[in-house]
Amino acid sequence: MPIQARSTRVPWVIKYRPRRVEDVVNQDQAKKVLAPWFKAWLGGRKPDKRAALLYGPPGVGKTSLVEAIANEFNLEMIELNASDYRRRSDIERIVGAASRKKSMFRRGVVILLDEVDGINPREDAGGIEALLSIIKTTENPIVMTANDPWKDFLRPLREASLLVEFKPLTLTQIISVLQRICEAERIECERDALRYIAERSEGDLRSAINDLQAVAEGYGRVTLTLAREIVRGREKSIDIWRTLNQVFYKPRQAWIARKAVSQSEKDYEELIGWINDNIPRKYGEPSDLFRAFDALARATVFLGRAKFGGNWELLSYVFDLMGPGVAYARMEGEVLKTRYSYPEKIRMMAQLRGVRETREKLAEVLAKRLLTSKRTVKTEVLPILHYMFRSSRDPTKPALIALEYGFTESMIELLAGSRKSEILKAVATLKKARLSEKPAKPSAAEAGGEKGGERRKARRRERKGVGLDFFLGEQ
Ligand SMILES: Nc1ncnc2c1ncn2[C@@H]1O[C@H](COP(=O)(O)OP(=O)(O)OP(=O)(O)O)[C@@H](O)[C@H]1O
Repeated sequence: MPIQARSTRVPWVIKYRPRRVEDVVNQDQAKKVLAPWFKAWLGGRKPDKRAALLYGPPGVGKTSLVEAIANEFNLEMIELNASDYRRRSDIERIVGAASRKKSMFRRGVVILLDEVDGINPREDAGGIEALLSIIKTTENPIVMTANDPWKDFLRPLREASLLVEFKPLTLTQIISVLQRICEAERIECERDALRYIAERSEGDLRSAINDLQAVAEGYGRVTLTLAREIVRGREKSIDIWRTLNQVFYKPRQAWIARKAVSQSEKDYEELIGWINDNIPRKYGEPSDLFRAFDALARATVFLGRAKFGGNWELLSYVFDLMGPGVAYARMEGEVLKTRYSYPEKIRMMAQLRGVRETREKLAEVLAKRLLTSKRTVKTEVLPILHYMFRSSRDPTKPALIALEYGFTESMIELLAGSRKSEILKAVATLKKARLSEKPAKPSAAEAGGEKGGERRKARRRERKGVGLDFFLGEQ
């Protein structure tokens, strides 16, 4: 029978939130970078970068440090979560107003925007631009937090901000925080149970404290058996940032690196891309590089075999090689301080997404009109059109095709490249000419004669759209 909790109902993560900067465990480097930035604001000198982007895995003290600073420096904190400032209009209205606000009773104002990586660049179009323009003119420091600051759409924000990295907490640090809470709550806690909870948290102090409270409140004491029962099974997918940290910063136990890759939020192929592109950014010693790439190459081979041979048991080797294999490849050198980079392949794919979509639509339009498959259009028709649009001396000819088939501007751009504007101009001229054209009455010959039949056919063809054969004949 669970014993009733003796603690208050306040979540311990709130109850034991750091009040002062020194209470924030571990993040010395972040404190070192942030302190002069805040001091510059308080001294009336606005720093070059008026925003700071605090990034790192969840539950490591990003928000807590800002709160502690605000507390110590007597600043009014305006905290907004991504869900409050999703849309451009919200950002302009809410964040814009906060950026000009003067505090009545405190020394100043600090704006905290949580989870900027939660903004959806598609759904919340214009949000980032709005934020950037506020950052340029803000009268108050803007601090943003993100778990994954390397998302492509965040690049302008990264460039406009002071970047502050937060690290996962170590096992010992987490255990000692849990121990202190147990003492403050006067709860009997087994050391092994605390270690178990800390290990499962993977550096996330928030989740460790929550787990501790769940066990303690349910049973009034924290034993290893109870902790196992309650905490186990709460597996969560690991964000890419944490995965990379747990691989490149060589965890003490190999299983951590293995779990970091096997439970990564990214699929295995994408993860290989991430690790591949970041090995040379994190490892400097040639022999470390060699071992790491060797392990990753072997992981790729096993993944290929697993996928194409359907032998999924081989995934086990993939995880071993990708995780501990790369982690323990670093035997000679230190981890480099270079920042992680987005994999080149994924960046290219993202950039090309628009092009791929336009190509699909173009193939669809033509397939319908030419009564053929999209595949045939892609392999046989588009290369010809591509050539025509780029090399035809007279822009009217491709313009005629574009007009007849109703190509959009992006389709014309895809086909014409740098000649886009020339062809668009020709399309506009053709449209105008057509509008001003008076429909002529058909003559008797046109209506019934042999020649008339030809003309009629030509007209019909014109109405339906210019056939490619027609165009080819003109070339
Ligand atoms: N470095 C730390 N020192 C002391 N307490 C911490 C630290 N990190 C986390 N905590 C505890 O965990 C809770 C959550 O931390 P916080 O909100 O600062 O995490 P975060 O890094 O901002 O996470 P997220 O990215 O999910 O917003 C805090 O209330 C505090 O109790």
